[in-house]
Amino acid sequence: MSNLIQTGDNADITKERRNATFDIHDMSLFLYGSEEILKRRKEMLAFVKSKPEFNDPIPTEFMNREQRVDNGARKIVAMTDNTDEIDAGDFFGEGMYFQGLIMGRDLHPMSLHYVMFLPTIQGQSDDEQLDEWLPLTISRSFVGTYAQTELGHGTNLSKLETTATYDPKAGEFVLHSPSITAAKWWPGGLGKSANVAIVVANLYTQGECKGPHPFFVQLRDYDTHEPLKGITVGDIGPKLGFNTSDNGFLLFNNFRIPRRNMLMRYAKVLPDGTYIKPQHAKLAFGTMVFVRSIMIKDQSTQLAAAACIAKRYSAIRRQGEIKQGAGEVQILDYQTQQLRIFPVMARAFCFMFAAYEIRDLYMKVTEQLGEGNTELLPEIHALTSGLKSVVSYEVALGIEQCRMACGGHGYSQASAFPEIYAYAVAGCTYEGENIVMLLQVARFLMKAAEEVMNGKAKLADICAYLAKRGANKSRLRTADEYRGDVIIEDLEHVARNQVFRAYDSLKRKEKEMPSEEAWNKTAIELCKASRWHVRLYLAKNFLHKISTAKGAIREPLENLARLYAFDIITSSHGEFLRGGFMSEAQLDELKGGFYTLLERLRRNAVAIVDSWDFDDKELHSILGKRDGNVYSSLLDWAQQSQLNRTQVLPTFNKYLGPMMKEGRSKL
Ligand SMILES: CCCCCCCC/C=C\CCCCCCCCCCCCCCCC(=O)SCCNC(=O)CCNC(=O)[C@H](O)C(C)(C)COP(=O)(O)OP(=O)(O)OC[C@H]1O[C@@H](n2cnc3c(N)ncnc32)[C@H](O)[C@@H]1OP(=O)(O)O
Ligand SMILES: Cc1cc2nc3c(=O)[nH]c(=O)nc-3n(C[C@H](O)[C@H](O)[C@H](O)COP(=O)(O)OP(=O)(O)OC[C@H]3O[C@@H](n4cnc5c(N)ncnc54)[C@H](O)[C@@H]3O)c2cc1C
Repeated sequence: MSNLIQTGDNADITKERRNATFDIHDMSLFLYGSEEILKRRKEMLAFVKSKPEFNDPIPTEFMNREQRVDNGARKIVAMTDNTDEIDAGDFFGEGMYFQGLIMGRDLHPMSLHYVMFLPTIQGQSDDEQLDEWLPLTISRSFVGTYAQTELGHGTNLSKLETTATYDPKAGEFVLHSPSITAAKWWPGGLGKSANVAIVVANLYTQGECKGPHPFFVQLRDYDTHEPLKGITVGDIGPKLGFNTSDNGFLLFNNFRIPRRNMLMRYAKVLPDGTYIKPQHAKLAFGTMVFVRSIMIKDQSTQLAAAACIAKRYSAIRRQGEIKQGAGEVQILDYQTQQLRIFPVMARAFCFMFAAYEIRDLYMKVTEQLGEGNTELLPEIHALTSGLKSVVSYEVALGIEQCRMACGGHGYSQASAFPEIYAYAVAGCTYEGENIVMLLQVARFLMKAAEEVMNGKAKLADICAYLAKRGANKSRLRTADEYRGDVIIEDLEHVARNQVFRAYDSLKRKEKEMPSEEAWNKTAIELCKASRWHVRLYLAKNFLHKISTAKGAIREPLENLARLYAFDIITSSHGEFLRGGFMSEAQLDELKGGFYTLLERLRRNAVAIVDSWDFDDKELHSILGKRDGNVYSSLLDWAQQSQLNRTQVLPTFNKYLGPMMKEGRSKL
């Protein structure tokens, strides 16, 4: 319990750690899953700290764009020179941690190479192509990206304008961008770093369009790095975040590639132009499903980092008095502060546990696909789409809430909140805009509802609640007894009602107008149904997971899981009051229970975030420093500002000085 306490630490934060009721190592173990994982984290951290080449010459916040891109390229080469440190079998577990320690919260020139190009090569190439491209990808013989989105189209893949037209005489595809809006736009690393790409283009063969397919395309000369003839490529400029990444644009002018550059594990084009269909129409979208699944862990880690910073800072910050004359209190003692931060922490745990589940399901689906079984594809598509949307949205709101909870210092880049927010909020957009992804979940739910209505419900486990006949009154008696199954029953009730309300509304409208129009006019209710479905999944998984905890960590975990559920219910209470399912008295009881949970969590507030095992190097936040010595560090940090290199800036002599002189001379 005392392993985070060191001499010289801030007294308030030390007191917090001493007061904890559990050993943070036990909690870390529960969170990360095994001693081996914790040990490996320590080893990787020690390794990264031992290598000066992984350090930034100045804090990245003080760098301009060119310096960031340069520093990012330097570090990613140094990092990938040292990948022996990562267990290749746990690439996206250890890989994510290792990368975070070195690269920080940013993309870099090779992000897309690892996150999408490599998985696409692995997942979409046939054996012969794999033999050719995989070693080159792993050995970093080229730098790849994933170029799908266009200036005019991102979400609606069927309307991508880039064409790949097969020419059987030459045995080649001709890639072409027929308009400005056909320009590929956004791909990470495309602007200046990548020399190859997986390009997603609409395939034409024998005069017919066969929809979007992936192609391996060389973009630049391997030696000179100049763009090849027929290729126009460049950087799209600065963004809200991710400014170490050169997201790019790309246009093709009748650019030819060999037939075998189409990735042919699933769909194929034979030399004469005959098209062989894949087993499932959406297998080519597999890399997106993969990234949506790994995003959940990344997003929950960002949220936990935000909560960690906010809690540690709230433990050392003293402002105002609760009892007149008793001295200024730690701001963590204010109930309103607890309301802002504790539910965020609860969500971080909840999302992390969901990330483990989705990783396991993804692995199962991959195994089945290898055996030619596509049965689970709709389920994993719906689940990853839904989790990606709900989690990234909640994460963005939670980070912002933590930032505001830290007052003025939260607005400084020294807090790391701007960086965390800019990094995480992108997840609401990339890999499928969130609303569009929720509507994908709704398609899945409407099919399930239809099956229930037709009485032939053979539903996926995650929708089994739709076929249940639940009670029409909540069994909630006292907040203290409101746990596990009773909470789940109530969430199921609300989710089921919303799914069927959306279903009924859709069916009614379909009688009056074409089904696509009816869909659009029901879209708000459909998205609501998807959100409740996902929240239910998250809560069930959270409550189930914590029921396996043993010893002193059990109580704080139960408090967190119940806080998560109470928060959902009290902040959407209208849904629970509907039709008299809950009474106002029950709701008041629940609100009281929510406040009690905040009080109970107060004592362990700092220990709970400590258990995420963030080192200062990873957290990269002055406000969130482990030792709590925030004020002296803030002063040190500010002194590194470029503006402090000289006492008098040229702007004084150019503008402000003459202005003031003139002002004085007129008096
Ligand atoms: C060895 C060296 C070691 C080096 C070490 C390196 C270490 C580094 C390691 C690790 C680092 C890891 C860090 C991880 C950090 C986490 C991630 C952070 C980084 C992120 C980087 C950013 C990347 C961003 C990239 C992109 O954004 S790429 C572009 C993404 N674009 C989209 O997502 C587009 C969204 N649109 C769509 O998906 C589709 O168009 C649509 C909306 C789904 C609609 O499709 P369509 O029109 O075709 O279909 P519908 O008509 O709507 O539906 C028809 C039916 O098909 C079903 N469907 C649709 N999609 C799928 C699918 N994917 N799977 C299955 N089924 C699908 C749909 O449901 C319909 O079914 P039906 O039954 O109802 O008919
Ligand atoms: C940081 C970042 C990195 C990226 N990296 C890559 C990359 O490496 N490679 C790549 O190919 N792409 C990349 N992208 C692009 C990204 O995948 C797309 O921006 C994303 O898929 C959303 O598509 P869009 O921009 O076309 O949004 P749009 O679809 O135009 O969305 C705009 C609005 O329209 C709404 N809308 C659209 N369609 C519907 C519908 N059917 N029903 C209801 N509402 C709808 C959306 O909800 C949203 O509110 C990146 C984007 C970002 C921000």
